[in-house]
Amino acid sequence: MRFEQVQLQNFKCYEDANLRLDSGVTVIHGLNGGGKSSLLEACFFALYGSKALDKTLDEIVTIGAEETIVELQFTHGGDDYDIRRRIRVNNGNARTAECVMNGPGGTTEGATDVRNRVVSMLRMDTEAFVNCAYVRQGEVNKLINASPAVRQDMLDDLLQLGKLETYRDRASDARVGIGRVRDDKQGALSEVEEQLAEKKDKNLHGQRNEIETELSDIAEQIQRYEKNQADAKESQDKAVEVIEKYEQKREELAEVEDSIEQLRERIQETERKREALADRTGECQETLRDRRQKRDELLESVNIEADDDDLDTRIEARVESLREEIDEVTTEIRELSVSKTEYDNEAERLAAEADDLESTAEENRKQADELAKELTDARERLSERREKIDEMAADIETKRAAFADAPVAVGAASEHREEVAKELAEIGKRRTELSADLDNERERLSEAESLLEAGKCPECGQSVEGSPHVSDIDERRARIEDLEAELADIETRERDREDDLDRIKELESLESEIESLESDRENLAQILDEREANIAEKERRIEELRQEASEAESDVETRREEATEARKQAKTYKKQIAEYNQRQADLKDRLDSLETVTDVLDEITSLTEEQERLRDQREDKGQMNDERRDRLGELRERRSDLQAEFDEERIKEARDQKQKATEYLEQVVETLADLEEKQANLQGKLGGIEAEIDVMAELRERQDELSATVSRLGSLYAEAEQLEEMYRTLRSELRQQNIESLERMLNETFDLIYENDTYSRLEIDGEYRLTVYQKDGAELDPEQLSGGERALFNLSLRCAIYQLLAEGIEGTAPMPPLILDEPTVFLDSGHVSQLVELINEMYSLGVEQILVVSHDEELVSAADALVTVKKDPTTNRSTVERLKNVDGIDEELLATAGD
Ligand SMILES: Nc1ncnc2c1ncn2[C@@H]1O[C@H](COP(=O)(O)OP(=O)(O)OP(=O)(O)O)[C@@H](O)[C@H]1O
Ligand SMILES: [Zn+2]
Repeated sequence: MRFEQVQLQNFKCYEDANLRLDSGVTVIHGLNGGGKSSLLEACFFALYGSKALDKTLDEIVTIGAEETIVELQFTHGGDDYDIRRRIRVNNGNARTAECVMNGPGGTTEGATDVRNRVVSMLRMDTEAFVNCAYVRQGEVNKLINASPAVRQDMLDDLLQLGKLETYRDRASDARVGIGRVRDDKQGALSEVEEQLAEKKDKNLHGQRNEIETELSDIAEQIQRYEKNQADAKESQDKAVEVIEKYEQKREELAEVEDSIEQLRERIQETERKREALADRTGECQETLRDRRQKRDELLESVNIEADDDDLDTRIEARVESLREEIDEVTTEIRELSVSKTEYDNEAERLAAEADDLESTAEENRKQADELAKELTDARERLSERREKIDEMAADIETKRAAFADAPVAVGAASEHREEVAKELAEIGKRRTELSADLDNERERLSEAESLLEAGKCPECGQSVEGSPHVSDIDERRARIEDLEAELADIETRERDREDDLDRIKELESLESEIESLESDRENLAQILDEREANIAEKERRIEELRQEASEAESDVETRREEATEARKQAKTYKKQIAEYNQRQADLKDRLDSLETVTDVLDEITSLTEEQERLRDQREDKGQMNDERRDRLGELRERRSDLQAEFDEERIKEARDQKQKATEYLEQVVETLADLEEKQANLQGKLGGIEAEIDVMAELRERQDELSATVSRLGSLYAEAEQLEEMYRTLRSELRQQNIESLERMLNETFDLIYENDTYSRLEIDGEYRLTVYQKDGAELDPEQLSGGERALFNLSLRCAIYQLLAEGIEGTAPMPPLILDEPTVFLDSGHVSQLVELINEMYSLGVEQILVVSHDEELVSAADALVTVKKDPTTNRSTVERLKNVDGIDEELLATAGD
């Protein structure tokens, strides 16, 4: 097998890397942390997926990236294969999004299926690969440290001895299975045998015969009792028949006696009713006599012959004529009443009229008197008013006279007062001006006089001498005098005017008094005129009222006379009405009598009818009783017949017979029940025994079958045992062969690379335990070796395994690339040369491809190809570079490499 090419995207420190690999030895080198181990891991991961990782999938995804792709192309047995895995990170979880393997066998998809295909192709699982082909950094001793059992499993698997173990296991499983079935069957067989023995002990057939004899005995007894039972039943039935007949007769006799009693009672009852009917007939007779007498009396009172001949018709005619007469009288009374009422009303009306007229006259006179009195008062008040008007006129004249010597006429005072007031205001203003001027002049003068007294000019304050202003003082004094004169004059005028104003104000008030007096006088005069007209009207009215009163008084007389006349008429009618009423009452009495007669006649008829009916009823009942008496006779005869038929002796006999039979029947039922119970019990037992006999037969059959099966299973078990043993021997034989070869090869290889001769030989025993022997014969555990020795031992062991694989397996040996990550760590330089030799040896053994991570110069120079890994310190991303020609290796590059 050979890796051809590995391509990485976002795998750990690689962003995008592509490395082609050749056969032969490839050394990968570079600085620490550059990504060398990661390259090898990528190849391992491509083959085995997540199983190849120590941790989880996300450790391989470049930090911060979403997706990692790893692709590996390789050849195996001359065919090309490739595997592609794509890992996606989602929400911090990485999972395989794609996993495809292509090759001659077709395409396989899915992580599990791809891994299974790789495992079966390489005949190595992850663990085996790590143990055999891939020596991871620091794990050089893994194989030595593993326990012998693990080592054994691994080596057996590699050499395909595992299969034999599987076959042996299967044979063992089959043997155990068969053994279990055989034991089960054996158990079942013993159980059946036990049951059979038990059954035999019971003597089932003897028991069956005994029960059968007993059963036939019981059947005979039952038959006998049943016959006796039938006889007893018959005798009981007969007795019962006799008793029933006797009972029937007794019942009939009781019924007959009952009927006789009832019939007698009914006859008596009916007789009582007949007597009552006879009594009632007598009563009717009495009443009839009474009613006939009454009828005769009434007829006599209305003068009708008591002759039966068409009495009804005659009475009817009389009633008719009486009714007519009553109607006539009633009409007459009604008419008379109407007339009477009319006169009564007339009289009343007239009297009322007379009263009305009388009161009207009285009222009128009273009103006239009152008016006359009012009139006197009014006249008096009128003359008083006239005097008042005269007084007013005189007053007005007096007031007008005051204007005679006044400056204004009546009515002009207001206007004049305004003129005077205006003049007075102007005078006032002038006076104020004058007195202000005067004060002014006087002040100037006194100022000038005091300046002059001080010898200074009063005008300019200069020295008096030669001042042009001194002469002015005199002028000023003259002007003051003028002003004083004018002021006195104007003050006099002002006083006069003020007096005028006072007088005019007085006139003004007089003027308004005159005005109001005149209007009062006019009003009063008008009122008086109206009053006078009123007085005339009243006088006329009084005259009228008195006239009307005397007219009414004369009418009153006439009305009273007429009323008396009307009352007289009404009285006459009343008398006539009384007469008619009397007549009407007489007629009604007669009509009543006639109606009573009709009633009495009806009564007589109904009484006669009733009498007849009563007689009929009485007769019917008599006849009915006659019939009943006949029936009574018959019943009495039947009674004596029945009484004669009874035979007490016979009945007693029948009763005894019945009792005996009944007692016997009760007994026999019990006996029979006992017998039947016994019978049922025995039959149950018999059934049980027969069932057991059947079971016994079945058990015998089963016993035969089971013993046949058990012996067959026994021989099968022996065969399986043999098979298992065969696989075991085969494997241990084969393993022994392998171990021998492996031990030989290990010794050869170890001798080759370990130049020291401290150790005589290495040993691998049947359980793959490893032992190292020193020259002096002492034994050592490989773990006790030094670090370097252990590394060499381990490499030798791996090499030996590879050799064994190459020789020992038919067909295509898996031979995966040998991958060594830092194998030189524990080796001194001499041994590195031996390692190189070992690698060459491996190559010649058929390991096509060897990948080594190392810094060792010797190893580098022995390489067929060199791969340089570099990491960009700024991006932390690594790149790989493959140098085709090892001879051209840059010396400087080698110098910087150092781990
Ligand atoms: N998921 C990841 N994303 C990015 N970088 C990673 C991731 N996992 C590991 N690395 C880095 O990848 C680098 C490669 O480590 P690796 O073990 O391959 O280096 P090396 O060359 O074998 O070193 P040494 O010579 O010390 O063994 C390390 O520096 C590590 O920090
Ligand atoms: Zn490393």
